[in-house]
Amino acid sequence: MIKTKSVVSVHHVSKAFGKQQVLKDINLEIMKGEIFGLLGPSGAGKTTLVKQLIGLDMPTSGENFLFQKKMPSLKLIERVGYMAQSDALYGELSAKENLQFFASLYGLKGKKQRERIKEVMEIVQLSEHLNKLVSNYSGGMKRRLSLAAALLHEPEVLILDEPTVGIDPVLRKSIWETFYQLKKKGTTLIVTTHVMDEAEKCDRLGLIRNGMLIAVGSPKELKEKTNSMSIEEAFLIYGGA
Ligand SMILES: Nc1ncnc2c1ncn2[C@@H]1O[C@H](COP(=O)(O)OP(=O)(O)OP(=O)(O)O)[C@@H](O)[C@H]1O
Repeated sequence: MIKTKSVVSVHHVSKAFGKQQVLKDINLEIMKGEIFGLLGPSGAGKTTLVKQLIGLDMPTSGENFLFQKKMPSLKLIERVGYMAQSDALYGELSAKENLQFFASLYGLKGKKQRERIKEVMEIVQLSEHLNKLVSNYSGGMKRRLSLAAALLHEPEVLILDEPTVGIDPVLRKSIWETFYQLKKKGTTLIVTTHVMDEAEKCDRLGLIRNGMLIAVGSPKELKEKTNSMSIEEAFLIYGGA
């Protein structure tokens, strides 16, 4: 049964690529307005899972629901912002032109489009680089521009695949402040990470290892239940170490 305030519901989802079983019987509920972190080592299945949540990929068995509707559903795409792990930006265009392109895909036009571009560039602190070609951006700047693009249409759910990779600690802090602001407005955020201190910032975490969700809870709960001092230690204990 799907809980009434669930934004995301994952029911017995498994995924195989050929003979490789990448997700194994995942069950998960993510509630409105929470920052949910998917924490796991490289190759654990985080990207495969988040792609399914927005209908970019299909499970081999099981079902994914978004806003109580079975995925994939094209109608729901406008309510979701997705920042992929690799930046989907056009290097030969300026940041402004990139954002204009993404804004028009979401049907943002004229004054509203100009306002949103200005706002999201302020959020990611790139306003002074608006007219610069993206090919001249650093890796961290590209990540921030990708985040800006995902924010343009003020989505109700924001799915961020390793959003702060390559971003320095000062900016990382300010990006997390942005996440908290969005949460306050009721946005649901799903963030994949393998950085432990970032995991601590989430309301709840799903620990994923070898395609299995080995534990779900707040960072505090996960540490208390395993009698651990850190999330890293809790992860190792849940993983059977
Ligand atoms: N399209 C695909 N075809 C075949 N195998 C795939 C495909 N996509 C992912 N995989 C495999 O699935 C496993 C999980 O990959 P996934 O990208 O979901 O992990 P991840 O936890 O996001 O890792 P990372 O933190 O490195 O991004 C890996 O072994 C990967 O090689």
